[in-house]
This record gives sequence, structure tokens and C-alpha cells, in this order.
Amino acid sequence: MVKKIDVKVKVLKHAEGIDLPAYQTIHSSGMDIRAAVEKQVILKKGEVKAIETGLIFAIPEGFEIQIRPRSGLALKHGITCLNTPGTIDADYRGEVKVILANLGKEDFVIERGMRIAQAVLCPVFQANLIKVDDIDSTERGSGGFGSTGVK
Ligand SMILES: O=c1ccn([C@H]2C[C@H](O)[C@@H](COP(=O)(O)OP(=O)(O)OP(=O)(O)O)O2)c(=O)[nH]1
Ligand SMILES: [Mg+2]
Repeated sequence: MVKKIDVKVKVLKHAEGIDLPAYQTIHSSGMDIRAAVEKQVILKKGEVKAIETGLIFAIPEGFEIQIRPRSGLALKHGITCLNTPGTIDADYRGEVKVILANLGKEDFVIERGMRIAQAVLCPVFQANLIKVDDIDSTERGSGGFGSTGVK
């Protein structure tokens, strides 16, 4: 059973008539979110644009929403969220925008109401930093960035 958490959403005027974000299957992680552009917007190849969603969320404390790309758009058209996963903070009360980048070979047309990304509700833990003089040693140590090899 998927646990449901109430999230309030306000729909701005320019998004009226566009479907609310929705889970496409019963166990989907993300709700697909739609572009609230006027008619259509062209995202030229190599271009980055913040696309309006017309949505303001009031996310409960202790949660965030991550804005993630859709794999179909990425694979077929090279369309991704530049800052993936985008972070929507629980205390943000502005319009959610999706920062789309066109890494494909062609210009891409974003139509009004198109499902451009997905929003995933996630729990948040904040770190309580404890400053120390000595840090414990581990097997990995300072190895990183490919230190374990490929195969
Ligand atoms: O893809 C995104 C990412 C962020 N935001 C909004 C919600 C988020 O709560 C706020 C700040 O995002 P972030 O912390 O990623 O940006 P920043 O550059 O650190 O801005 P700030 O100084 O306002 O935190 O911007 C979006 O609408 N879409
Ligand atoms: Mg920030």
C-alpha cells in the first residue's frame, strides 16, 4: 500500500483548465506535471528555459518535492531537467517552474498541458552537524572518483 500524504496546491490563473499533476499508475513514484505555457514554447537545441507550471504547493514540514525528468522525453528528444532533481522546499510559496534543457539534435515544441517532468514527494532529514577534530577511518578512506575501478 502506498502511503498518501496531503499536499495543498493552488492553481494560478494561467494554469486554469490544465489537469492537476497526477500519478499515471497506482504505484507511480512521480506525478507528471504539465506545462502552463500559453499555447506552445519552442525549446531550441542547446537552450535552457524555466517552464511555468502555474502551481504553488504547500508541502508539509518534513517533506520536499523533487522535480525529475521524464525518461521518454530524455531518450527520444534529449529533453531533461538541467538541475535534476530540482528541489521544491516545504516553505516555498512561489510558482513551481521546471528548468528544461534541450540536449537533443532538434528544436523541441512544448505544448500547453504537455507532461514535461514528474514531481516526487520525498521525506527530508536535516543534518545536525557536530564539529570534531578527528574523523574515523574507513576501508575506502579518501578513495573516490573511480578508485574502485570499472569491472
Ligand atoms: O526546479 C526547480 C527548483 C527550484 N524551484 C523553486 C522551489 C525551491 O524551493 C526554490 C529554491 O530552489 P533551490 O534551493 O534549488 O535554488 P537556489 O538557487 O538555492 O535558490 P534559493 O537561494 O532561493 O534557495 O526554487 C523550482 O520552482 N523549480
Ligand atoms: Mg537554495
